[in-house]
Amino acid sequence: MESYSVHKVIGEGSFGRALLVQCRKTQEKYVLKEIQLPKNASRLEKSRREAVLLSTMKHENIVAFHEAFEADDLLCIVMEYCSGGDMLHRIREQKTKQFCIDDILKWFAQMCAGAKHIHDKRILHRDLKSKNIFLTGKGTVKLGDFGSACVLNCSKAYARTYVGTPYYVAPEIWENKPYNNKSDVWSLGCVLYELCTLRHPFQAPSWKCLILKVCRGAYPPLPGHLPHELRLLLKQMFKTDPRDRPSLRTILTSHRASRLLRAHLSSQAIEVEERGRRWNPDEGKKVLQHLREKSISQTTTLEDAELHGEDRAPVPRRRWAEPSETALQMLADASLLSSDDITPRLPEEGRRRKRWRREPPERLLNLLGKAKLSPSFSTFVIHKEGASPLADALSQPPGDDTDGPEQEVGADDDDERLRPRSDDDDTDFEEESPCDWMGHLEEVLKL
Ligand SMILES: Nc1ncnc2c1ncn2[C@@H]1O[C@H](COP(=O)(O)OP(=O)(O)OP(=O)(O)O)[C@@H](O)[C@H]1O
Repeated sequence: MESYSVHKVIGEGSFGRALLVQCRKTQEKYVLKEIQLPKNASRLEKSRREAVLLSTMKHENIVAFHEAFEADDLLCIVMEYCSGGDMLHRIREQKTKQFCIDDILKWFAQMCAGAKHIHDKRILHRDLKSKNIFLTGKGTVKLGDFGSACVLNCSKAYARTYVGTPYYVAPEIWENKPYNNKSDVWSLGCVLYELCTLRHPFQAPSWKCLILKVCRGAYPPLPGHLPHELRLLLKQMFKTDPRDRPSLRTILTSHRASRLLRAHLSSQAIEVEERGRRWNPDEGKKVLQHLREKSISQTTTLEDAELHGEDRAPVPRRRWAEPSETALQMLADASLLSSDDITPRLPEEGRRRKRWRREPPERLLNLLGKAKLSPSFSTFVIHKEGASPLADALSQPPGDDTDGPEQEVGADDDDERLRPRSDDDDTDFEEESPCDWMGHLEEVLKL
């Protein structure tokens, strides 16, 4: 920590603080995220392993990892500072003035390129939203916070991990189906819609209405002056069946909107061909073994945890030894890292297309009816059922007054030209052992 001076606390997330720091040696500014390390040994290992995973993401549209170290009971991740702030803030700054089409296409293309890079590694972001998408001083888009929901498994993060921010959550999640790469595509569709209209696509006066709107894929149409290809793309990104949504690869390479998007991308940003080898479980085991042995070494120096106040006793600090060149190389070669939580993997041959059964999210609506939810949609907080048992949640105002106009587009009422089609790319993947978050909620709520 002594390598950095702290400028200010820039925010507090569900996992800990984010600080703006400056490297004493290079004068470069960074964001340092402090994450409370779990006590449980296996979770601890997961947190470290997944932080190393973040370090393997190298793409011009992803917030760059700088270094990670442990101080006291904190995992500190130092990453690129995006001085342009987050996209939500940028959208709010516009008030009612619409973005020009070039900005929309450029930003959205860059988001897709960053997300495609993640998906190419068979990793799911799971929390794509305008607040997690950043702009550099030069106006380049960077996806941030990816994997952060996976880094920790603390119970506070649990519901959020599996539910996300309600405005951006795909229908399959409300239906307790596994999170998959197309769920990220849905969320990016929500961000695209926000860029085009400065509003959320799915808004409603209550949780119940919101969920039903999402599960019907019903949203107010995009303004007619936007390119037809973009409106078509959004319609397809909001297909209620994830199989009918285009993959990021399709969006950037063979969709009718690809040409518009690619015009705004550098050649490096699009990795058309998946490089590297496919997942090999033995390779993954070796990587993990290697990380366990080499990557995190105990340093003998005693250093001050500067951010925690001057009067605190010096604490031994474990430094991520670079995190071991060999380990990183092995990760890069493996092209996929094993993780129980976040790495969905299906052996190449055995990958089977799965069509999810469509059903109304009755279990969830029933659960919501019995739970008391925070009226805020921005954080998904569930309180234990108490004195007011009934469904405040189902009648609460959402705390956002920008509900769209009455007329809506249903993703499933396309004309012939827009008829749903399955994505041809065999790139679909999902969480392998998805967590039954609804069951967990039922348990917590003693329903
Ligand atoms: N790389 C970055 N560059 C600039 N600002 C950042 C960066 N990463 C995070 N921030 C800002 O720091 C603040 C805290 O971010 P953090 O990701 O810790 O939490 P959050 O996104 O507010 O909440 P949560 O992660 O729980 O959804 C936010 O205002 C965010 O915009």
